[in-house]
Amino acid sequence: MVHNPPVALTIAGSDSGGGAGIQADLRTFSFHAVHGTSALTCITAQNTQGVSRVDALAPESVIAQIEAVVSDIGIQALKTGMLLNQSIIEAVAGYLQGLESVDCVIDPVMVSRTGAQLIADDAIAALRQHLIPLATVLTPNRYEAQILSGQSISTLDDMKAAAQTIQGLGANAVMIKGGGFDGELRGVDVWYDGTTLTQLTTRCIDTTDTHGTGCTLSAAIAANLSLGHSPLDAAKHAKDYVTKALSYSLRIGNGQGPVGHFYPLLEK
Ligand SMILES: Nc1ncnc2c1ncn2[C@@H]1O[C@H](COP(=O)(O)OP(=O)(O)O)[C@@H](O)[C@H]1O
Ligand SMILES: Cc1ncc(COP(=O)(O)O)c(N)n1
Repeated sequence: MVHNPPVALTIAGSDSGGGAGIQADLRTFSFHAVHGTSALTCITAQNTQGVSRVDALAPESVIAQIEAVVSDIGIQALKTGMLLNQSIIEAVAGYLQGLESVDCVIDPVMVSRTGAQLIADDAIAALRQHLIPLATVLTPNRYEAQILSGQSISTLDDMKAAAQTIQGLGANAVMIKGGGFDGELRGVDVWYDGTTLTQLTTRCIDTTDTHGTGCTLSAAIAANLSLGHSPLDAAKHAKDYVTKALSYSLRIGNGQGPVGHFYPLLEK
């Protein structure tokens, strides 16, 4: 039987522990029956306790990987994750500007759940200036949203105000993620696309094994966009996938375990 699946691309870093980064993204694509392709930006030595080393790839190497995929296989959607430094961000943004009809999910990865800084200081300005205007959907967490908006965020109203400020930077839609809150806001996300301001709420999962939630969410949005869903529907489906994966999160390692991407295999 001839099978012609949607194709998605992740432009992100490798997580040796397998919970976040490229490893989380490719697994998420697979569990949406979307063919996953990848362009590595850097290699992290990482486990459930933190990041001990980061090795960057040359910007030319990142672009060559993207070009190899785009020129032959073709993609319907992509996500960016840990882009690490200014030169990689500028090179990627320059390439993406020339791509037509590809939905871009930009996860502005800056700080990991374990508190490790995942991006150089000078890279934040490049991200804001060059990449955010290309976003079909931009997915900052609480801390990234504070940096990008310049506003402190502790309430739902703060999230809504920041979403509007950040959307004004040029993103088509912004989804501020609530995993970094305590109490009832934990797991509540806010969506703003210039017209619709809404909150996306699922049940809160009581676990500390949340490594890879942000990567998984952005990859799942890209997968759902490649399947033809609208941005808001893609975000809703993706949130559902992350919530279920969180409810099957993995108790491995001595720190924060990853979400269980393969829960559909366990549910049967
Ligand atoms: N304990 C939880 N229960 C339910 N949803 C959660 C929980 N923690 C995170 N999420 C959801 O996971 C997604 C990723 O959010 P977040 O963890 O804030 O991102 P990041 O990993 O980038 O910090 C969001 O949809 C968020 O609401
Ligand atoms: C290579 C890499 N990319 C991204 C993250 C962020 O992970 P999270 O999804 O938990 O915010 C990470 N820890 N490592």
